Amino acid sequence: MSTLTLTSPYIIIDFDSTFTKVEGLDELAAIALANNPEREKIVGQIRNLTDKGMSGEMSFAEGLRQRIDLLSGNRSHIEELISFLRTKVSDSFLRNKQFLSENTDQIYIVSSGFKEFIVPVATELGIRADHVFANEFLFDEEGNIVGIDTDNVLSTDGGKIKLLENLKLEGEVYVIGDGYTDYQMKESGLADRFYAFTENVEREKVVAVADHIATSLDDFLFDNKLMRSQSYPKSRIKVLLLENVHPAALKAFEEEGFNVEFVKGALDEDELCERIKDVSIIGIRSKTNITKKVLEHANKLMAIGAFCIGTNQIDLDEAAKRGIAVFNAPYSNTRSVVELAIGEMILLIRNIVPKSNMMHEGKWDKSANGSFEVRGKKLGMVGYGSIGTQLSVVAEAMGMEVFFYDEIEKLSLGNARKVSTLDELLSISDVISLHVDGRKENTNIIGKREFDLMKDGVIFMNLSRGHVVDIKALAEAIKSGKVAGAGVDVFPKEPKTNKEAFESELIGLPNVILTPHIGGSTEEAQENIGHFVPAKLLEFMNNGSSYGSVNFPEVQLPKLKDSHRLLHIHANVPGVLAKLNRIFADTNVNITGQYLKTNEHIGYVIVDISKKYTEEFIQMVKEVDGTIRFRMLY
Ligand SMILES: NC(=O)c1ccc[n+]([C@@H]2O[C@H](COP(=O)([O-])OP(=O)(O)OC[C@H]3O[C@@H](n4cnc5c(N)ncnc54)[C@H](O)[C@@H]3O)[C@@H](O)[C@H]2O)c1
Ligand SMILES: O=C(O)CC[C@@H](O)C(=O)O
Repeated sequence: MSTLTLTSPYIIIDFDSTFTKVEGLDELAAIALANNPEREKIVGQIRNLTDKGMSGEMSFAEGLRQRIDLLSGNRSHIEELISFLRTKVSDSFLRNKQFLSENTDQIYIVSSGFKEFIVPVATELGIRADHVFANEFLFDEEGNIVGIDTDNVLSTDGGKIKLLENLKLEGEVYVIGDGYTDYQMKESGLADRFYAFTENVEREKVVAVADHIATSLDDFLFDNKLMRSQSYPKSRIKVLLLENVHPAALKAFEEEGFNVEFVKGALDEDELCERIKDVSIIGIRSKTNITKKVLEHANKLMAIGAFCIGTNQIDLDEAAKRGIAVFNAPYSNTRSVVELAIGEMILLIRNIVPKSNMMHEGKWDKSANGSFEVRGKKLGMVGYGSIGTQLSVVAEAMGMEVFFYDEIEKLSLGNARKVSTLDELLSISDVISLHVDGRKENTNIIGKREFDLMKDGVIFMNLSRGHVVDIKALAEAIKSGKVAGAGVDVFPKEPKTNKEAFESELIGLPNVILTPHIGGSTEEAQENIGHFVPAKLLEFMNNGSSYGSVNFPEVQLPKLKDSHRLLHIHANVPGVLAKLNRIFADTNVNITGQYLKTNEHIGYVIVDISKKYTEEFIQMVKEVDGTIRFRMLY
């Protein structure tokens, strides 16, 4: 938490949909009407009245009266509501409990909701009970809600204005709320500023009249240079998630308070150039290409998450030169690819695909011709990395003889045997499976010459990257019978969304299994990725740790404790650290920890410093020659 404090203004906070994520009265109705067959309808009517009242479309007092009539609540329902509301306090209010309790004399809740449920929830975060101004219910002897206290000014139209008038606050008064009645306090001249609070709901009519928007309480505190939990409000940081990544990712970023946009498909270069301009974190899978041109438009981008294994779709060097860290999820879907490869090789070597197709046409062809076991056959793998090694172990367990060719020296697992050339591997194998990475140099490593080297009747599989195989040559090899069966999951040109058509020379060829790049698409793998990649990105954003990055100097940092952390990314030229240290010495800034890592493009310096520094010091750090990016965490 920062120690920056100024003289705090009076802060008037709305409760429903601002202090909490929900409307208390709507939730009370949902509880009270739990056993009512008309529940959905009545709760809908109540929500409708709430919305109309909040956006100024109907008299607030009239709306409130109608809502109470529809409610049929009693005291026991209020108890249940309080427990529920405790779980629905807005994230940014929870994060800033310290600010709320340390500035309790300056803060008021002014709400058209009800004290009976507001006081127990708000006081837990440090709000004074006598600073909660809200309506009160009237109960009958059985504890049923029969009306509201009409002597309370908040039950009347313009109630919040009258209340504020009565408070006679001297000094600056700022109002934070999501409703039109909150804005009216500013309109009346009694408040100096109105912040439309949009963390939970964004009411067009309210946002239109607001002089400020607060996307979270941190945003409000940042705007007013007040003590807050986040050095820079996360609600101002935009995260763009493409290609339908697992919802766990959306949840992870939203829970941290980021402003997240979720898109189902991929975007092409031009669309991306436009959309990426205000984005700080982007999440993609294999179909979005982050090219140099895209990066040239990405002025705010700090990190890229590849929600997959492959990162060939990203210009990694260009990203590094711009101080943008890239993370992926190695191993996350390795097992899924291996299982598909095993399944496919069995189906292909048994010639199952044409047999199954014939059955669908009503034809019965019971024969063993052209059907073999995998046991005792030679599996040849090109690429012996994460997938290759795991496939080798499973294939051996099924009695296959495993051979591999890898460009770099690799020790074999189990009885797998290394061969020294690709040509040798191709010429000895009964089943060939490609598991190389997708670097550009691997384009068309398997073409006509390579198919000619293979055994007649070979089974061929590519679940790595599409551009690795010359598809035309594969189609010819299948037609000529050289390849007796093929399993292809990846293609040189793949549709960007499920709506686009798929085109390929392989369509309609016999004993060919075509799958839409789903080798890694299992629920298990996608969920793991949906947790893993956001965790890496959040560590980088919140703590500066770059451990696991595929293009950044890797640093695993301790958690930030009672100090501020300066993250400085610079071109890898000599002398930057010395220049930074000179600034620390000249400005008397005390260093409590320092880390430096470099790679061929950039240097990454992390310095933990005591909290006493000046704006001038920050400016000097930013101006060090070679600085690419600089940020401060606390
Ligand atoms: N189909 C899918 O859904 C899916 C899912 C996951 C991964 N993949 C792809 O599978 C491939 C393998 O993934 P991985 O995790 O095992 O990668 P990896 O980086 O662990 O292994 C790749 C191996 O290939 C070797 N290699 C690279 N080029 C070579 C060449 N020309 N000749 C011989 N060896 C070469 C490397 O040295 C390395 O050992 C990648 O292209 C990845 O993108 C596809
Ligand atoms: O999910 C994807 O789009 C890609 C899956 C796979 O090719 C990977 O690289 O992990």
